[in-house]
Amino acid sequence: MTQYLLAIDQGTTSSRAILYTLDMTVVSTAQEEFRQHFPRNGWVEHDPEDIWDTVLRSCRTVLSKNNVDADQVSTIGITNQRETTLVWDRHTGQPVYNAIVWQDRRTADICRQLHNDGLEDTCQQKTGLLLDPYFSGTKVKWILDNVAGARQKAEQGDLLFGTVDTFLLWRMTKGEVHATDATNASRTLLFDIHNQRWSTTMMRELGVPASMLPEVKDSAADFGICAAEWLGADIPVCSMIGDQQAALVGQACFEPGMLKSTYGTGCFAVVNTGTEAITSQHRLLTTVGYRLKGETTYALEGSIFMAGAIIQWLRDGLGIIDKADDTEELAQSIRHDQSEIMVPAFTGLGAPYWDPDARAAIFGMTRDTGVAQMVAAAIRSVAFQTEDLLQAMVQDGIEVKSLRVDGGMVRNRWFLQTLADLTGVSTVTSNTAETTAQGAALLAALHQGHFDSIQDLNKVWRVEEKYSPSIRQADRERLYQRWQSAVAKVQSS
Ligand SMILES: Nc1ncnc2c1ncn2[C@@H]1O[C@H](COP(=O)(O)OP(=O)(O)O)[C@@H](O)[C@H]1O
Ligand SMILES: O=P(O)(O)OC[C@H](O)CO
Repeated sequence: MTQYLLAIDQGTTSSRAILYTLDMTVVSTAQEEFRQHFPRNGWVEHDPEDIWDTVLRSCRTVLSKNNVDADQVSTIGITNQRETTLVWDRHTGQPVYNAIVWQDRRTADICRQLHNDGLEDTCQQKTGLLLDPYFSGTKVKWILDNVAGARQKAEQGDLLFGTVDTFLLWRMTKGEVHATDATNASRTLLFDIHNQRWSTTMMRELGVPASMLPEVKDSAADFGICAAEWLGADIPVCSMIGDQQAALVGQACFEPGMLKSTYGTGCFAVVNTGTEAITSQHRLLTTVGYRLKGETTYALEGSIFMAGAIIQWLRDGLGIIDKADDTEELAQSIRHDQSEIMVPAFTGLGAPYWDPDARAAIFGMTRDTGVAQMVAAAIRSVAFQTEDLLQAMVQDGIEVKSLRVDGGMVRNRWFLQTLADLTGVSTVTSNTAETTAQGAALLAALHQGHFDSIQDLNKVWRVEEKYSPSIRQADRERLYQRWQSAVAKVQSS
């Protein structure tokens, strides 16, 4: 009987299920978008039931459209949007509030207060992170402080916290298992990445009771059984890993210095630093790349909040394009030395600036500025932000030789060439569009012994396309200077 692997990729804007054969050939994909809730300026929420329903439906669809029975599925791997925070009742399984999404900025004041209390250094030393609303810890605190009765219930041990992986696992196992993996834990602001334990200091500072926190496992492990009620047969869940770390695995970045950059809603550049947790001097995040058999591989990460989301804004906010795919042709007519520079600080600036109060701007417009110029400026801004991250990495002592890229934006070849031009580094796409899901599937397969080692993925990873820098160094430097002076103008201090 043919056997399959099922990967679940629960992302910010959609849930996907990808079916693989045991040798990692993609059989088929099912995907469903779901609603984003913006209840106030800077707030972003998901309905937890939408997350669950779209995951379940995607899994059922990918099996049924290929006539695959659940008992032919050897294992499930889960990868997920990280930091997004859920709190639910241990007894009823009901969330006490919507999922607060990683993009949500409502806890900026809590972060400022913790900063004023002098917690910044402790936070960076223990968790590898910075005091920014991006991470889960202040979101949990907000829920406990603002949802009626939540704090009391949490202190009585009645509430559970989880990122999306943990919530899905809890539902799949029908409340049997409350667990996460080290990569997801490393994004919560509550996890000591050096000792690989929940940090009592951070729990105390954020007022989060230990009883709410999930068990932290390796990224490939026995996580529990997805009950037959959901897909038709009991299926073991053998991997859970945050989506950016899954892409690191899916892009076969197993050696120190290897970097992948994913361009979905946001952009996340992650570089493998081996068994050493490097503390950035340039406000990059130290994070867990993956943890296997108790051994932690660390990574440095630069996170940018707006990448493909800028294209969504052009489409849905301004209504000046019909679909994201139109942007490639529009931008092609624009030369690099044209004047518009967009700084997409719609929700502040992420790495390496971490300025939640910065706001977006477009500089250098003329009477010729039209839709094509706006589109080109939007796409270029993603490349400039990547260059910011690469420069920070170089200053932290990391040499980046090539960019392995993935995510929705890499369908745009003008973007890929612009990225190579503005960073001066070759841009490489791989033979699979779904590197994130591939990482989760590989880890689940590895755990079940279908692969001997993580290095086996090198057998399936191949270069698809390569874009080399095509502009002169002097032109690159001149353009980057214009970007930097534009950024300086939008910063809050
Ligand atoms: N041809 C394109 N050119 C530029 N951006 C694109 C293109 N196609 C999709 N995108 C952008 O890619 C993003 C979706 O990528 P995806 O990896 O699915 O995101 P996520 O995992 O964050 O939900 C959207 O923000 C969309 O605007
Ligand atoms: O869902 P994505 O692909 O936008 O990824 C979200 C990140 O994990 C947030 O840190």
